[in-house]
Amino acid sequence: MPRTHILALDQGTTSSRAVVFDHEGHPVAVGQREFPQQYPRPGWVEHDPLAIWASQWSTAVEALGKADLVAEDVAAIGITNQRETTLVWERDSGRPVYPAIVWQDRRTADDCARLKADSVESLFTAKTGLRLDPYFSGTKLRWILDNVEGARAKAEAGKLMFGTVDSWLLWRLTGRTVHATDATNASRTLLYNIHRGDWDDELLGILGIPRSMLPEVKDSSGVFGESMEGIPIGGIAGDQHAALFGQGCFSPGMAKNTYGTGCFMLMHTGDEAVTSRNNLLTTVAWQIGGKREYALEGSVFIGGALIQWLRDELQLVRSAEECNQLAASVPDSGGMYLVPAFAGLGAPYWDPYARGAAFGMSRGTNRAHFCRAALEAIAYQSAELAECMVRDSGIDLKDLRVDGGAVRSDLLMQFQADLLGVDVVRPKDIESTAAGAAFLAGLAIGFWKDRDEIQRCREVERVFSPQRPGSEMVPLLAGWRKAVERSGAWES
Ligand SMILES: Nc1ncnc2c1ncn2[C@@H]1O[C@H](COP(=O)(O)OP(=O)(O)O)[C@@H](O)[C@H]1O
Ligand SMILES: O=P(O)(O)OC[C@H](O)CO
Repeated sequence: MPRTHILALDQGTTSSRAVVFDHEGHPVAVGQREFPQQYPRPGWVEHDPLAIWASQWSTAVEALGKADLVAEDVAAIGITNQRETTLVWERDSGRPVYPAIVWQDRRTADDCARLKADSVESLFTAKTGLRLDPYFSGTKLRWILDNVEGARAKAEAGKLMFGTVDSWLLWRLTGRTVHATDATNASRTLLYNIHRGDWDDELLGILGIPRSMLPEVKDSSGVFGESMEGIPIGGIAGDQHAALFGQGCFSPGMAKNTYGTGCFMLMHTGDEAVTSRNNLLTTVAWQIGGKREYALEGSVFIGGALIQWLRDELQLVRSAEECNQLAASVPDSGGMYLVPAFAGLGAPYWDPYARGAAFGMSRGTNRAHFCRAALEAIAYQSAELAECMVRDSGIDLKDLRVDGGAVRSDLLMQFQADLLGVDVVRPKDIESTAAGAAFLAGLAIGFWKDRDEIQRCREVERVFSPQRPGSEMVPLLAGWRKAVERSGAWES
């Protein structure tokens, strides 16, 4: 019997998902399970590695069950994951030595500040494309080695393994035999030289990380090993890179933006690792056949989460849909701007001391204006990322491909197109991340022939074309910048 489907495992920050895809690239069944978030101290965020594994495994069983398939129907598994989250476990027993330290965790802020004071940031940036920020894995891994009793000695004796979430899942799926990762996940660690394509001994030396605990870095599309059920694991990529692939952004200048809790915009820059002059990150788009392609990335920490804040904290609306209805009931925000710098600002400002603020309110400002200003804030933040990308790459954006939960908002999508002055393209299947992982895995085993065949699997649901002249948008953007400036450097 031919194997007819690909199983994508999408291990996200708040939930694990499994999606079964058919040969046309259609998602035929989904399993999803949330798992607990642990906040042991302010600014700390942890996950239980075993809960990650258990939830991911059960969603795979659920999705296959819903699709009425068994393991023998699955041609390959693709893994995609929340990135940067750091795990360390014992080589022999498989026991994690500490909970997973999640990408949002800020505990290593002082460590990063000390490294900056030692003037090594430019070295890290030149080699890794990243900044010295607690966001990335390197200082989290050092924290575990320095703070978990006995960890450093065990690591130096070769008894511990480090991995991002993909490595952890791969190691478990393969019956604890394969310790590997792909180049996209490696490129988020602060330890990987994105130009040479290898762990960097100089950076490992600065952070005091023994090389023996690092996974082998492989292609994003290629067979990593077999699951215990005999299914090849054919692809691995960090979730934003998988979404770029799933959106078919295969050539320089093509870009996608994922509107989830935060917003993550990536632009493919081809074989060239473009160094940003506008505070974006340089990252590996994917590595296939030993060849790395690169992307520029901008991350906005609060995107759709702003709508959740209106709903849960302010209780202005009961649902995201109601937020959209209210926003659409007014012609504009009435001059109001909402800057969601709840956790500081990400790219291009990187201001950890900015805080949330509302500006431009008058006696007539009502909750509809709040809703509209919130949706517009998501678009303003994304528009600024796009502008930086165009300046860095020297390539004009042709269109913007979008995915993630908040793209359901037509108002947001239209405002985004008006701000950018290019089409915003919403696909039928907004699960681009899982699709990307499935495509990478399917390519590796010949389930799909090439990228052209994958491109044909993409179906557009709606294109939002700019409707307002640029001259109308320029003063609005200027107002946004003024608001951001005034919310900056609030905490000290
Ligand atoms: N109709 C909508 N309008 C605006 N935002 C929405 C809408 N529906 C969902 N969202 C937002 O989308 C986000 C969830 O998207 P999702 O891609 O599932 O996020 P993540 O993968 O980061 O958990 C939430 O922050 C939610 O507020
Ligand atoms: O799990 P998500 O979708 O919130 O994505 C998290 C990103 O990979 C963090 O860099």
